[in-house]
Amino acid sequence: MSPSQAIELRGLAKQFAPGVGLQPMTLEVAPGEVFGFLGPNGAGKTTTIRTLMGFLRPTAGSARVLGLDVWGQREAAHARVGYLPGEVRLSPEWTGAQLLRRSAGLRGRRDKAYGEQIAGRLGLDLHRRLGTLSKGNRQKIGVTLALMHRPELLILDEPTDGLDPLVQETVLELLREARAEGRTVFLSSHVLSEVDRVADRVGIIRAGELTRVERLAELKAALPHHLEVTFAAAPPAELLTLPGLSGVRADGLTVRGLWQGDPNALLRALSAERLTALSLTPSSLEDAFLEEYRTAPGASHVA
Ligand SMILES: Nc1ncnc2c1ncn2[C@@H]1O[C@H](COP(=O)(O)OP(=O)(O)OP(=O)(O)O)[C@@H](O)[C@H]1O
Repeated sequence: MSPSQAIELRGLAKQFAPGVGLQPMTLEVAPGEVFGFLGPNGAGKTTTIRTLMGFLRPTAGSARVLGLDVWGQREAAHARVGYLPGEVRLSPEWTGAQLLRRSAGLRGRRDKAYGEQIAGRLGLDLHRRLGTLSKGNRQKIGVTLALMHRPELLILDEPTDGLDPLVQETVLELLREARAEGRTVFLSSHVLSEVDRVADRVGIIRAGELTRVERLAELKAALPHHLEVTFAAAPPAELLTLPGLSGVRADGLTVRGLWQGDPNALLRALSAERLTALSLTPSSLEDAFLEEYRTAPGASHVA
């Protein structure tokens, strides 16, 4: 029987010490979905992922991947998941080619040719000894190993960490391809702009607590706009109290603020005025998330 959810967390908690670890977390990720898991340093992304992989035993609740209990059916789950750990550890004497060959042999289903193709796209030299590789090149090996057997579910802890922008884009492209093939991706990141390029939904974790889960499209639709309007004469005082407008600052004839809501209401309010300039620009997702982090309980962790 195929599971209805690729990932299912039910009150999953992991407590290391009082106040340290994960608060009970409930979340479902549907098959074929790309889910971005965002949070500042120390928020609990790696702990969630390690618990999801059955490396850490939950202190409460349960986690299932592809219908399998991650603690009780760990081996069966691992056979079907492509995993990239936060820190890729490799045998220094081996070459990338040897590692790919061994992984392909071990897993049986692993597709060595696809692994070589991924390595080629990432610009990875498979003939070098792993011990001589830079952090970025070790990361490329990790990404290749996670993807090469075309798993139904990818669980990736900061897949673009340490990679240059061009290679980052290639990794995101590989993830988009995985989604196009109907596979599920759960990836953690600090950087919303990269998650924005690949994810359908995002979850935000702050100080061990999953505080928000939302579709990116909805998040974007709700973003405020930066308003900048310059009047021909003194700005009208009513503008300061206009519903939907916040953070209003006047600088001579120019007024700036944040607009949230129907732009027609704003235009109606301005229609009686003589303007010399007007701009209404969406604030970026990155701005919105930085704001979210700043107001977070674990805000002091933000670099
Ligand atoms: N084995 C452990 N024992 C005790 N505390 C731990 C352990 N592992 C993690 N923690 C604590 O749990 C919290 C979450 O850490 P975690 O590594 O999951 O965060 P993260 O979001 O992945 O951070 P980063 O972005 O820096 O990788 C931190 O306060 C960390 O110190």
